[in-house]
Amino acid sequence: MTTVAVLGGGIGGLAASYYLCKSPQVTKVIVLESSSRFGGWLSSTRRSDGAVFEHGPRGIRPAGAVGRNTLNMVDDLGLGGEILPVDYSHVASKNRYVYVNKQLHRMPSGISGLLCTVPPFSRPLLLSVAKEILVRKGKEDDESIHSFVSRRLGKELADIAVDSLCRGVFAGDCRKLSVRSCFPVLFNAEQRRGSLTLGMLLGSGPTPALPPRPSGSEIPDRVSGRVQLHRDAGVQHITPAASGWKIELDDGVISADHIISAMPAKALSSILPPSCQSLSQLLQDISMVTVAVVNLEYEGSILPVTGFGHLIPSSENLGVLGVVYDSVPFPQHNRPEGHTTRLTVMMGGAWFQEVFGSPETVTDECLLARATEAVRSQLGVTSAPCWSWVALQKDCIPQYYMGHFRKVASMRHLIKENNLSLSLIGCSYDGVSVNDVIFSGRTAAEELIGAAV
Ligand SMILES: Cc1cc2nc3c(=O)[nH]c(=O)nc-3n(C[C@H](O)[C@H](O)[C@H](O)COP(=O)(O)OP(=O)(O)OC[C@H]3O[C@@H](n4cnc5c(N)ncnc54)[C@H](O)[C@@H]3O)c2cc1C
Ligand SMILES: C=Cc1c2[nH]c(c1C)Cc1[nH]c(c(CCC(=O)O)c1C)Cc1[nH]c(c(C)c1CCC(=O)O)Cc1[nH]c(c(C)c1C=C)C2
Repeated sequence: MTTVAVLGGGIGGLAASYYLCKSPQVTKVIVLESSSRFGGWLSSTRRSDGAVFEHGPRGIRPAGAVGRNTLNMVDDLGLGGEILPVDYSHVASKNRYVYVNKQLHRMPSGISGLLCTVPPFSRPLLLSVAKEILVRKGKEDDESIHSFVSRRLGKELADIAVDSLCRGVFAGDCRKLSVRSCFPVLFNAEQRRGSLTLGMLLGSGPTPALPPRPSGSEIPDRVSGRVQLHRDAGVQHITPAASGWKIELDDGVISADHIISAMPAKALSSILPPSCQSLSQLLQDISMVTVAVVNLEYEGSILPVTGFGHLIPSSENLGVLGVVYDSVPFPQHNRPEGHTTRLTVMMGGAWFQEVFGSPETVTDECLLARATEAVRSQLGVTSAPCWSWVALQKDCIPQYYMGHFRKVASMRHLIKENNLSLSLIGCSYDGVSVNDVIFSGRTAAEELIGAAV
C-alpha cells in the first residue's frame, strides 16, 4: 500500500529500509544513493594479502538499548558470526591514552584510577566526583560541554579528558558543542538527579525500549524481496505532490508516498523546493567537519604501549586528533604472513581549515607527512611505514552546536505543521554513532508504520 523512498544509502538509510520491510503495510522501499557504493562513511580497504584498513568507523559500543538494537539487527541479518568482539577485559577496552606534555598517559580506570592521583591529572578523580554531588544545577536549557564539565567536575578534567573525548567522537571542539545534544545522558543526569554522580548511580531517566525480537530467520528474504537499491542515483529535487512526493533524479522521476531522508542535513536542504524554505534554512545550519584518516602499516611490533589508541587534547596539538592502534583491538585484520602493526591517525576535524588550509587544496603527501611525524613524535616510531592510505573524509561528522536540540525540534515541527510526509534520520540530528544512526532508522520506520518493528 505504501511506497517509501529512502534518500541516502549510508548505514542510516540501509537500516531504515531493513526495518520498513518488516511491516507488510510497506509494499515497496526504494533506496536512492548518489555515489557508486552503499555504506556511506563505512568504508574499508581489504588488501589481497588479507589485511583490512578502515577509513571510517571501526567499532560500535554494544552497551545500552541502542547498542543491543544494533546487535539484534546484525543477528537477524545472519551476520552475528562476522562480529569481532572486543570484550571488557581486553587490553584495548582497558587501556586508552591521552598525549599530554609530550607523554602518553593511561586514562584512569577502575577503583585505583578513582582513588589515586594519576598523571596528567593533579588530584584523584574521586575528589572531583565527590564534590560534584554538591554543585548546583545549571539554569540554562543548553550549555557547551566544556562549560558543563568545568562547572561540575573542574577545569582540568574539561581541558584534558573531555576536550580529548570530544575530538575522539565528534572531531569537534567541546567549547562549542552542546552537552544536551552530544551527551544527553549527562545533561539528563543533572536535570533529573541534580548530579552526574547520582545520575550514574540511580539512573537518569527512561532509556529507549526495545520490543521483543522477531524470531525469523526469513527476515533477510523478506527484506530483499521488497527493497530496490539504486546506486549512482543522486536525488536532485523533491516536490510535495497530491499524495506524497515527486522525486527527480538525473535520469528520471519517481513517486513515493513517504520520504525518509537519510542524507546529511545540508544535502537535504539543497533538494527541497522553495515552498520549504524555512525547513531548508534550519537544515543548512547544521555544520559538518572534515577529517583526514591516514592508515599506516609498519614492519614488526612498534608500539611502546598497548591499548585502543590515544587522543590528543587541543591544547597539545590542534591538528592531530588521535591515533588508533588497530592491530591491538582487531589483530584478525593484520596480514596473516609476517608481523606488522596497523595504525590510523585522524586529523583535522573542527581545526582542519586552521591547520591544513582548504580541504580542496591540501595534498595527500602533506597529510601523510603530518601523520607519520605524529607517530614518530608521539609513539617514538622512527621507521617509515611500509604501506599507507590517505582518505580525506570531507564533511563527515556533524557538529551539534549549542541550541541544536531546538533546531531539530523546529524542523520536526515544520514538517508536521506543513503535513509533509517526511522523516529525518541519520547522523545530522539525534546522535552520530553507528548505533544512534541505526536506531534513528528504526524509530522513523516505527513512526511511519504506527507499530513496533
Ligand atoms: C572517520 C570516522 C570515524 C568514525 N568512527 C566511528 C566509530 O568508531 N563508531 C561509531 O559508532 N561511529 C563512528 N563514526 C560515525 C559514523 O560512522 C557515522 O555517523 C555514520 O556512519 C553516518 O551514517 P549516515 O547513514 O547517517 O550518513 P552517511 O554515511 O553520510 O550516508 C549518507 C548517504 O547519503 C548519500 N547522499 C548524499 N546526498 C545524496 C543525494 N542527493 N541523493 C542520494 N544520496 C545522497 C551519501 O552519498 C551517503 O552515502 C565515524 C565517522 C567517521 C567519519
Ligand atoms: C580521533 C578521532 C576519532 C576517532 N574516532 C572518531 C573520531 C572523530 C569517531 C568516533 N569514535 C567513536 C564514535 C562513536 C561514539 C559512541 O557514542 O559510540 C565515533 C563517532 C567511539 C569512541 N572512540 C573513542 C571513544 C572514547 C569513543 C566512545 C565510545 C567508546 O567508549 O568506545 C576513543 C578514540 N577514538 C579515536 C581514538 C584515537 C580514540 C582513542 C582512545 C579515533
